[in-house]
Amino acid sequence: MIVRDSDYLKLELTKLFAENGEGLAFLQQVTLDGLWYWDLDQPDNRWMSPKCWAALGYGLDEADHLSEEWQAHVFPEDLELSAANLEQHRADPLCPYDQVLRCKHRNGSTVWIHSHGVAIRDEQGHATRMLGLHHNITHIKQLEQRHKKNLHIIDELYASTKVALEEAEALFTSSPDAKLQVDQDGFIVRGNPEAVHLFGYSEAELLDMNIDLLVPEAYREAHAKGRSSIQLDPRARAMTGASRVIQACTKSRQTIQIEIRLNSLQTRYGSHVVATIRDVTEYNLMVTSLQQTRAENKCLTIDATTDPLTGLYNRRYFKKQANKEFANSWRYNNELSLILFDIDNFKQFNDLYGHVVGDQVLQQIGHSATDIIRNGDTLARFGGEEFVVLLPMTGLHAAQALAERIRQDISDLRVAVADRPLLGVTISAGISARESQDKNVQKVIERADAAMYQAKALGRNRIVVSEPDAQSNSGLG
Ligand SMILES: Nc1nc2c(ncn2[C@@H]2O[C@H](COP(=O)(O)OP(=O)(O)OP(=O)(O)O)[C@@H](O)[C@H]2O)c(=O)[nH]1
Repeated sequence: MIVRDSDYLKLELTKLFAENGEGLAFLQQVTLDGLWYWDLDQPDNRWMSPKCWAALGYGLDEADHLSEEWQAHVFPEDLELSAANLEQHRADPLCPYDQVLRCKHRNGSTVWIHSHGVAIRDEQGHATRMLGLHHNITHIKQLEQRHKKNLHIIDELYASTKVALEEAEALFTSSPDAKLQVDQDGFIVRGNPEAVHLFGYSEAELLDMNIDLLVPEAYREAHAKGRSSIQLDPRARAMTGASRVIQACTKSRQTIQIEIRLNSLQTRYGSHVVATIRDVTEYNLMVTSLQQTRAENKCLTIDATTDPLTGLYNRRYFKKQANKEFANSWRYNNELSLILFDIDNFKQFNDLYGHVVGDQVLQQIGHSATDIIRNGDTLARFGGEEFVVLLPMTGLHAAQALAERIRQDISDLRVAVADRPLLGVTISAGISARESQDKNVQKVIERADAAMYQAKALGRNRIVVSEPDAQSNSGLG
């Protein structure tokens, strides 16, 4: 019989086992985390090497070798699996006993033991003993758990990054504004459909085109310089020229007005800029035309309500205002008075000094009366040389005092005419108030008018009050 080279090793090992336990001691030494030997005929008896107990934090003198004692440290569900695995192995040598058991360490932590065993069988093939090894794989399991956790975190990060990327892409692509991404040399690397629409270049034409080409020639050099300064200071900002609106040119050489917002974007190819561009050409045209319309409307409103000579309200506006105030005084049962005054002998004045001087008198009377009336009163030029003052929440008595002041002030006015002594004029005024039977403001005006003509008849430069029952007059005469 040929003795192979390795056979001597086998013989040596057998000898070691045979001789007073030296082989066993050796085996215990080389097994990493424990060796166990189990009498299957007396299942309570299980010899376990000290390393088996050391893995769970116990010294040899603290632990027995009874199977149930060690098993008490194993998680019940793992113990159940282990028992089933063992039964299979006992019945069929081809099914290995190979089990991972979670055990409770003395300090409360979990210890993972990889238990691997082989049954020793008698001549009939019945398993009588089990010889097995323990391998403490706790650190592997811990790494595995950490790894799983990390994988989970990576999965979550990936998912949220994916969502963020998709959102950013959607924002870029479907933005209602034109968007162009430009590299550090000013070359367009990305453009959205709005940019294609705005500038008239196809996406392919835009890509690799220098952004300076979208700027009118006159500003191109300045734009290129501006780009470099943005690269040096990549803050988000609005891009401005002399004004907020700047000019750009399209493929068809049309100049458009745009507003631009710049955002810097760090990419793996370097620092890029994303320009968000809004075409404000039409908007600006609309704003300009709106401003013009507003200004025109303002002029029209002034024309419609104002007397051009004196700058006072005109008769039309006065009537509107008088109707409103009459309705208010009726509804809230407030007093409402009215003063109507007319320049005395103005025809004569005009004939003597001319219409130009007459016009000056009309203007000065307007200024003078404006200075006297209060906020809320309405002074208007009612006709040629006739003026009217509407006084809401004012009774006849207060209206009379106010009219007296106006009369006095106007009689003190002096108009300078070349080569002539200073000229003065007087007025006659009629005053009335709303009465309970009045259906509209016209009645109040009519009574004031009648009172004013009475003042004229009584000699002018005076005030006549239309009293509800009787009429009285005051002033000089
Ligand atoms: N300068 C000037 N005169 C005007 C204006 N509007 C009306 N008048 C003049 O005012 C005069 C009014 O004359 P009359 O109605 O006869 O009244 P009067 O001469 O003031 O006499 P009494 O009212 O009775 O005191 C006319 O000569 C008008 O031409 C105006 O805008 N400017």
